[in-house]
Amino acid sequence: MVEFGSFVGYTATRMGRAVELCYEKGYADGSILFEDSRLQGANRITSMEIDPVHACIARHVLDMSRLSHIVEVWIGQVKDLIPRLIEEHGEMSLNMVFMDQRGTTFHDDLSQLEELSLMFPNCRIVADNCVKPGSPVYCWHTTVSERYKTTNYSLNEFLESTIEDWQVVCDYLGPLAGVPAAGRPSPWEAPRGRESQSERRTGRRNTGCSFGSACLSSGPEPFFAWLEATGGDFSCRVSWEVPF
Ligand SMILES: C[S@@+](CC[C@H](N)C(=O)[O-])C[C@H]1O[C@@H](n2cnc3c(N)ncnc32)[C@H](O)[C@@H]1O
Repeated sequence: MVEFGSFVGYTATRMGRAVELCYEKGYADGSILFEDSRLQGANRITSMEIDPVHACIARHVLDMSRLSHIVEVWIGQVKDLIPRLIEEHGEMSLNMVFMDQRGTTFHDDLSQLEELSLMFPNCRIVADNCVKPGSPVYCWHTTVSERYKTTNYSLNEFLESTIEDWQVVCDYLGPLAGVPAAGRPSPWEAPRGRESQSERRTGRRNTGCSFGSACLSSGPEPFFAWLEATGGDFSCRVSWEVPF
C-alpha cells in the first residue's frame, strides 16, 4: 500500500494497525503462514511526505505506535518518489493507493503509477478532497477511463457540516481493460488549433500528462467544465459519519 501525503501520520498509523490486525488474525486462524508472510525487510505501507518536519513527527508517531516495521515514511515529492517504489518493491506491487497530497497533482501521480505498471489489477485507489482544493482532471480520468471502476462519494468536509467535498474510490481493472481516457477529448479541451479558456487566461500552453492536454495549473475552468460534463451525476451519495 502507498499513501501520498503523511502529514503527522494519523492515517498511516490507522492503516498500519489495520495491517497488523489482519496478520494477527491470519496467524491465529492459520490462513496466513508466518514463514510465508515475513516482511523480509520490506515494509507493507509506504507513506510519502514533502515536508521533513511533518515526516519526522509521523515517523515518531509510528515508532510510538510500534508500527515502524509496517509503515515507512519517505521524504520528498510524490512524483520523485514513485520510481523508488519500482526499485524497492517491483512492478505490480501496489494493491491500495491513498491520495491525500495536493489534489492538483493527483492525475500526474496516477499517470506515473500507470506508466510504471505499479498497480496490481484490482488495486483500490482512494482520493480525498476532490472538490476542495479539487482534482478535476483526476476525476474526469477515473470517471471516463474504462480501466477504472469508480464511485464518487459526496461527503461533508471533516467537522464542517455545511461544506461538501468528494472522495473518489476506484478499482484499477488493469492495463488491458476497456478504452483508456487518454484517447478521448476532455470536456475543457479547446478545438484543435484554438486556445482554451485557461490557456488564454494564463498565457501558457497546457502541456499536461499522458491523460490529455489538460493541466490544472490552468485554474478552475477544467473543474467547472468537468462538473458540467458529468451533470453532477454521482453514482452514490452518502452522508458523513464519524467512523470511530
Ligand atoms: C491532508 S495532509 C495528509 C493527511 C494524512 N494523510 C492524514 O489523513 O493523516 C496532506 C499532506 O501532503 C503533503 N504533500 C502535499 N503535496 C505533496 C507532494 N507533492 N508530495 C508529498 N507530500 C505532499 C503536505 O505536506 C501535507 O502534509
